[in-house]
Amino acid sequence: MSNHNAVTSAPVVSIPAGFEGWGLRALATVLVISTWAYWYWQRWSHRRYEDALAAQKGCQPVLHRLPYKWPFAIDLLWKQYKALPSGRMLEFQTPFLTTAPTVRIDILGEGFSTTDPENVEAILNTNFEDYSLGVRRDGLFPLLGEDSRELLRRQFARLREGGLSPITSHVTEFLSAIEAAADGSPDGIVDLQPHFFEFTLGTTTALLFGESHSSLPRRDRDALRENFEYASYISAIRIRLAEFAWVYTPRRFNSACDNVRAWALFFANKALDYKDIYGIDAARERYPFIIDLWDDMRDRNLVRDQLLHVLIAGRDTTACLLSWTLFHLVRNPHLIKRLQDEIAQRIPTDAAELTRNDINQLMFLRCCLHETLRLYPQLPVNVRFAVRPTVLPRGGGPDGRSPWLLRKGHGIGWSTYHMHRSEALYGPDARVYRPERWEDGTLLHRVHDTGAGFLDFHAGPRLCLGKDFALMEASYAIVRILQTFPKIRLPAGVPNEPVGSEQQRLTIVLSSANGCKVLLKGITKVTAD
Ligand code: HEM
Repeated sequence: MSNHNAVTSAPVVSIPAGFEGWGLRALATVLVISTWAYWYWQRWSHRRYEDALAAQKGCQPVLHRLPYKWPFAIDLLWKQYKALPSGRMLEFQTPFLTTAPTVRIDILGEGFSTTDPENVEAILNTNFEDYSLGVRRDGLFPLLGEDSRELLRRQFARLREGGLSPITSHVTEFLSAIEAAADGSPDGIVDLQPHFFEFTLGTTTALLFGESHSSLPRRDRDALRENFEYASYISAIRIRLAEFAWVYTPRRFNSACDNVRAWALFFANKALDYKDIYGIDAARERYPFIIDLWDDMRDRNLVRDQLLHVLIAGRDTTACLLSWTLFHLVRNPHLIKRLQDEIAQRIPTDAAELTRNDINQLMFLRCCLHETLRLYPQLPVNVRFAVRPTVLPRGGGPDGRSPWLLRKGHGIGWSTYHMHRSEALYGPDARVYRPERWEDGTLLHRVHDTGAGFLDFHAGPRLCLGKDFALMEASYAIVRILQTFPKIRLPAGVPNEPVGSEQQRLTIVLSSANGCKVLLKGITKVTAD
């Protein structure tokens, strides 16, 4: 009875009128404050840990800071935006990025940029594990999906043992296409650049898919090329928007990415269906890249993602290498003469196909490719983010010679473009296209002794996996162009501007804004009127 009473007569907490719901609000307030306090305390103790680490390693802060006037350094962003249409964005950045080898840039938060080879060596090699790609992955994810570098590394090791067949037939197609373009042009002038992009799309798809995109009907082939180019173009903008990549996702971007991904899946399925019908050995013979990926992944979508990853890494980079090399060769006829002599000496005149061995004999050609990659590095600027506090060897203190600490989560950019044009590293003629500088091999040793002073194909564990293929492909094409069109030259009236004043197009890669215009044949056609 008494128990019953205890239950029924339990005191009821009555909430005064007007205060209903306060219990919940108080709880929410306590939660917010305690979460914030916890976060603040974590941050504070992490900062203390980082400061102690910095002191222990003798670090000093980076004191060279880019001056700015508007909050969050918006004026620096605005100046860059205004410089965009000039086609000389990287040149515009030169005075900013070379005031000191390592500078602090406070655009929308604290960030750093370096052109110091010792720092770049620490980022790419010595302290590689301390960094992630960070926001770059977000920018590219809709197009590329997941990537698995370890697996690709094995693939490329196998490729280096193979022949150059994915290149051979495409070079022939490319030569016919440029000859037809010259014949069809009223003044005989051909812009080689778009042809290089078509050529490298053909070789890279042949390498990866087992058959080139040119095996598709014309409509599909054009759709694939256009969607791929559009998706790469938008991805380049998204990468620059960093953590704000999500704000720029035009509707066509998603459909272009879907289309490219669908084509990659189409080729993967084709190879896997072939395997089911003709067996694994026949399929491996015909579609080695896809079948090897399948062996390891057993997932069609993951296979597709790897194919796209390599397609985007390999296609535009090699096209730009070719385009800039020919751009400078036609402006320097003595270099064409030297290359033609070298080719005549080293390549048997009756050689229907070139071998790796033939190409490896062409030392001066390799110097030209080095020189192009020095002045026009593909991925001219790059960025990494610290996954833990990490020390960079130089840039701290008043003279910029002390180590300094990059805090966890902070980004560091480096400009290969500006480093490769530095007089301190490459001498007073650093801004001249002069392949001879590489000839005796001492320059290469010297710049490697400074740290990562020459990044043709990057350095450290993320070194370009397609380096060998790219060099073979570019060399093969150049040899054939110079053999087939010995009179190739700069058309009259096309400017021969000094390095640095040529107009550039900066997307993920660095191409020539005005293409690569040449005359292929001895006699310019004259139109009768
Ligand atoms: C002139 C031509 C090329 C240049 C200058 C070049 C340059 C580079 C650079 C700088 C990187 C490092 C990117 C980074 O980690 O930030 C890279 C990575 C890579 N490249 Fe190349 N590349 C070229 C051609 C190729 C070709 C032809 C292929 C394949 C057919 C290829 C496949 C790759 C792959 C798979 C990676 C690894 C990407 C990663 O680990 O995320 N590259 N390349």
